[in-house]
Amino acid sequence: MVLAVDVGNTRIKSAVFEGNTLLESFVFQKTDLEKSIQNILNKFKNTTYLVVASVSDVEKQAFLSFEKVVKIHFVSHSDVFPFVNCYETPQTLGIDRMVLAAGATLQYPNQNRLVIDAGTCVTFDFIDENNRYLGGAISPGLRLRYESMHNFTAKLPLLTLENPKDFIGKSTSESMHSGVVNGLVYEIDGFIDDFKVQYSKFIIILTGGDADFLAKRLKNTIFANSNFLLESLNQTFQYKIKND
Ligand SMILES: Nc1ncnc2c1ncn2[C@@H]1O[C@H](COP(=O)(O)OP(=O)(O)O)[C@@H](O)[C@H]1O
Ligand SMILES: CC(C)(COP(=O)(O)O)[C@@H](O)C(=O)NCCC(=O)O
Ligand SMILES: [K+]
Repeated sequence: MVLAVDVGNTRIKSAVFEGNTLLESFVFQKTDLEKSIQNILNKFKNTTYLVVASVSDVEKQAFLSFEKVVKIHFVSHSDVFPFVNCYETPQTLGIDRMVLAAGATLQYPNQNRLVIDAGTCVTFDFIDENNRYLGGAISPGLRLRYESMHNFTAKLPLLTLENPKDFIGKSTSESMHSGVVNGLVYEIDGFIDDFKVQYSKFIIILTGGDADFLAKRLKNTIFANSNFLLESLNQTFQYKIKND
């Protein structure tokens, strides 16, 4: 069994896999890391590997106490990946984006793929049918948009995510909900439309904490898979074991 752990900038997501089957998934805060991992390992005693992909400042140290019971692998830029990395600064490419690109490459062979991860930031990643990772885009995620408008203005309140009533906001809060939610929906649909101009066919994978909320609002029909990063992490690790 593999315990896959995705350390994002907002939360930690993890799941236990038996082969390719996800047995159970968990979400927790960084402050609960050690306690939560311990609980998972107590429940799934046959776990042999702990595989970590982190884009956050959580220290490796926090995991090392588990070395007595499991083998630990921290996914890094020097691992083997199933795609050719064409990013001009490969060493600064987020590990989460590399894992997503690997998962898309392995799960959807021989086709163009666009991966959208709506987390703290929204990331767009494109891997073409020749398995070349081309790059994409990074922009603020939904919660970050609400927080930054509040933090960098004098008059805007801190709101929590809400469905906009209409695209025409008739109050401060309605205007902010429309700007944040409709703005991101237009952005995602706009990017997809731009890709459609250059690539006649590609599959789209939408994941991240806001994937379900966004999927039903997009003009383009996209099915969200909130577990795509964890599934990809498990697959990236299996690929590494086979190809190292
Ligand atoms: N309980 C929650 N705590 C924080 N964010 C949440 C929660 N539930 C949903 N979200 C949404 O998830 C987004 C963060 O996604 P997530 O995938 O957890 O980020 P990351 O991978 O960067 O840690 C936020 O924009 C927020 O709107
Ligand atoms: C863009 C990100 C902050 C996204 O992180 P997340 O929203 O998943 O927490 C992360 O992938 C990152 O730190 N990337 C490094 C820069 C790059 O990918 O080019
Ligand atoms: K992201």
